Amino acid sequence: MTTPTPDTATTGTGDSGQVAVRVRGLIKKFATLDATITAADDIDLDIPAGSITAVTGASGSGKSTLLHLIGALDAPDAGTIEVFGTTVSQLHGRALADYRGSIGFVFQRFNLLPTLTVLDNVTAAALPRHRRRADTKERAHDLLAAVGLNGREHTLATRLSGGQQQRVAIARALINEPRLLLADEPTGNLDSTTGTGIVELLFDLREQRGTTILFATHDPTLARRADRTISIKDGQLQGRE
Ligand SMILES: Nc1ncnc2c1ncn2[C@@H]1O[C@H](COP(=O)(O)OP(=O)(O)OP(=O)(O)O)[C@@H](O)[C@H]1O
Repeated sequence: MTTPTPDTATTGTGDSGQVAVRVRGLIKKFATLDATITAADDIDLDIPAGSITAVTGASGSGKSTLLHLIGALDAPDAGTIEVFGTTVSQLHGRALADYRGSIGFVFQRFNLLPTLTVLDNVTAAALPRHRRRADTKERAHDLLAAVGLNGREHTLATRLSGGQQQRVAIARALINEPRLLLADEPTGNLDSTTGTGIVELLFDLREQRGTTILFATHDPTLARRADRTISIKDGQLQGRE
């Protein structure tokens, strides 16, 4: 069997050719009552630091699985994932919790705390070591301004529109200053104009902060805006478009 060539394309916007995420031989299977599904099927992948990558594929192809494995929300059956040089699959206990906290995660359903204000939703996500910092509130204000929510800090999060709630979720994901932001269909619950605005916001954030961003999307128009697109079919990487 030949070893598949990892997807190693670099972009004009990567910070210095550094690899942010290196995936090798990644396998994840789910056993159901009547079958075993291979949701990640021997995936090899390199994501350049500072790039924005769209992950596309039909429903059930394995996009969420890949993001969850990279974010250590789930564990692989085989293979390795390195994120900025840390081998994620070897982390346990405190180190694993710290790693999860160091990654920004944005979900399709914004998952905001409904009884908290916009500002409190963002500060509540700060890791203890960040929360102790006197500037946590100030950083939350700055992030909310960066996502276009200046003046809405004291509104209850659920009073906002879907697009605004997703902006809060993005600010929340950035409070611990992650170098990697994983976004699982961040525009899935939004109309196409609002969804385009969210992707433009991701570009602005990358410009300002150099954050490496990986987002899953069903929408080919949004995917084309990314620096690069990877496509998954039945858990297998189809190559870069
Ligand atoms: N916890 C689980 N238990 C059983 N099967 C699962 C589980 N999570 C995912 N799967 C299966 O793994 C496959 C890949 O699912 P995944 O959610 O990664 O796909 P996706 O491309 O993100 O789909 P969608 O676009 O619909 O969100 C699917 O067949 C799914 O049913």
